[in-house]
Amino acid sequence: MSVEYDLVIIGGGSAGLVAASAGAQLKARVALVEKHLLGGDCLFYGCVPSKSMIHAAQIAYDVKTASDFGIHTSAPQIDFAKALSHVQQVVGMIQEYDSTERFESLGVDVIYGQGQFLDSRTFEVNGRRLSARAFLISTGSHPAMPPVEGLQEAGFLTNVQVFSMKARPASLAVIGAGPIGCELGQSFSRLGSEVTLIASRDTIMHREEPEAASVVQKQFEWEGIRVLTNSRAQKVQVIDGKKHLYVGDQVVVADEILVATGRTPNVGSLNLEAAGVECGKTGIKVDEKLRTTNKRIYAAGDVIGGYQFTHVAGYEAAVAMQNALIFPTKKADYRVIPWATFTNPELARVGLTEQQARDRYGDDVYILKHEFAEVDRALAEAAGYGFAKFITRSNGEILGAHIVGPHAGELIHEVVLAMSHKMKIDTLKSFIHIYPTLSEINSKAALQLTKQKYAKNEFLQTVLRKFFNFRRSIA
Ligand SMILES: Cc1cc2nc3c(=O)[nH]c(=O)nc-3n(C[C@H](O)[C@H](O)[C@H](O)COP(=O)(O)OP(=O)(O)OC[C@H]3O[C@@H](n4cnc5c(N)ncnc54)[C@H](O)[C@@H]3O)c2cc1C
Ligand SMILES: NC(=O)c1ccc[n+]([C@@H]2O[C@H](COP(=O)([O-])OP(=O)(O)OC[C@H]3O[C@@H](n4cnc5c(N)ncnc54)[C@H](O)[C@@H]3O)[C@@H](O)[C@H]2O)c1
Repeated sequence: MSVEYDLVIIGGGSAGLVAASAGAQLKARVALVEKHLLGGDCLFYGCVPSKSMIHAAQIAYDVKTASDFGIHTSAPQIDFAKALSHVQQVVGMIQEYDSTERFESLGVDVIYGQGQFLDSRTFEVNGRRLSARAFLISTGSHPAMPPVEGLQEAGFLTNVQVFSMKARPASLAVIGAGPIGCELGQSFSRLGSEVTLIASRDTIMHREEPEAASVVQKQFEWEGIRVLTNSRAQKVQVIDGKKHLYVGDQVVVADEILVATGRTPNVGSLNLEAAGVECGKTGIKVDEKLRTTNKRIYAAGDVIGGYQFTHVAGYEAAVAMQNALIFPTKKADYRVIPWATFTNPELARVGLTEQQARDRYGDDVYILKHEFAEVDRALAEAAGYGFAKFITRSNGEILGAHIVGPHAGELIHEVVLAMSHKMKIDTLKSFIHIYPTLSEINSKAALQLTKQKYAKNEFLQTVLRKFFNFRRSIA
């Protein structure tokens, strides 16, 4: 039986676009089904608008703190609509690169519509039946809704609405202190909203190294963000036009509520049962080659749960696309997955936390830490807070790295490179870093292993002492 396509991709976001462009360039016949616009959450409601808003908010903060450097201005007048028009401008610029025309020019059949599987080999969209040797599901995720009584009736915002708001809310309650709540909470605060951040655990960003997350939390509190830890929103009531959010025994009164409590996979309309594709609560079930329970159907990106980042979606799409089009031999390798949360200070991570490393390697764990307060460039830029913390074994194997401070999301890549190529921590101090740069923190932290091991090695210290005594005695 012949089929129309080599690969039909459902969902044209971070994962789907990588697979479509690479597949078409390999000369496979590829169709891409998208229900909205090419680009996905990352472009319209995620990474791109949030980072653009963070930039506008950083400028507001810099103006507000300019007098610390002897530059006196009046308090910034914030035109919220204009700040968000910068956000939409950036989205527009990047959208051009993700245009239908570009993908069609690569040879991809772009089909707009929301379809469903009819059986294990056929997907129907707009009444058209698409048959293929393989399918890739890359439909992403949407905001998960917490069980908060009265929330639907009171009304709320998610990452889908915030970037097209026309007016700044005077006050904002943010439910959830993960990366979305933290990045957007700080941005709204810097753009003039009074923000309360509701964190379910004892620190914000609970997946991060606790001492790194606490540096960000201190900065939030110093900037005037109210952080409620170990707290869960339970109920909302609208009283006199204001939203009253009941959080334990406290009541947070706000004009708007932003919900940022995790993600749910977009699978509802796909009729996965007809195709024999199993889906759990966090996403579609896949094996290490990213095949679903139907071996002809692959899945990648947020829809499979796991690491929900654009760079991971792109990586998974490349793995799935190769397996679907060539031979199904490639396994997804999650050994070295970096990420960063773009708060100010930024927090970047790769590999294990200290606790995870100790649970796995017991006493064979070294903690190498260097503060930005001891990095000259950070001091020059008034950013001498935070640290780099590397976790290694005594043989120098790098188990994890956590950087909290200026440009952490850029600085972490030296460690990522070393870990990816199984290089030891010594590699980071084996080459000359430019002075004065923030990157010096990497070589300085790496040097700690040598220093710590030397401090423990009394035999070597005695030998060296005797050696120099001898040299002086015969000089
Ligand atoms: C506020 C926010 C900030 C973020 N910031 C970052 C960041 O800084 N860095 C980072 O790495 N990640 C970030 N992320 C995460 C990142 O956006 C996602 O991990 C990434 O978009 C996942 O890509 P994807 O291809 O799986 O899904 P998406 O990019 O969302 O693409 C899914 C596509 O499928 C389409 N679709 C859905 N259902 C159907 C259907 N039934 N039929 C056809 N098409 C369908 C959708 O319209 C969409 O175009 C952020 C997320 C949010 C919400
Ligand atoms: N810079 C980045 O790379 C970036 C930025 C934003 C989002 N993202 C991606 O998007 C994903 C989703 O982000 P997120 O922040 O929505 O989710 P998250 O799962 O990381 O954090 C949500 C938090 O909300 C808490 N929560 C749940 N119900 C609650 C309640 N009733 N009251 C208070 N807290 C409650 C959860 O315990 C959790 O700590 C992330 O996992 C990440 O992969 C990445």
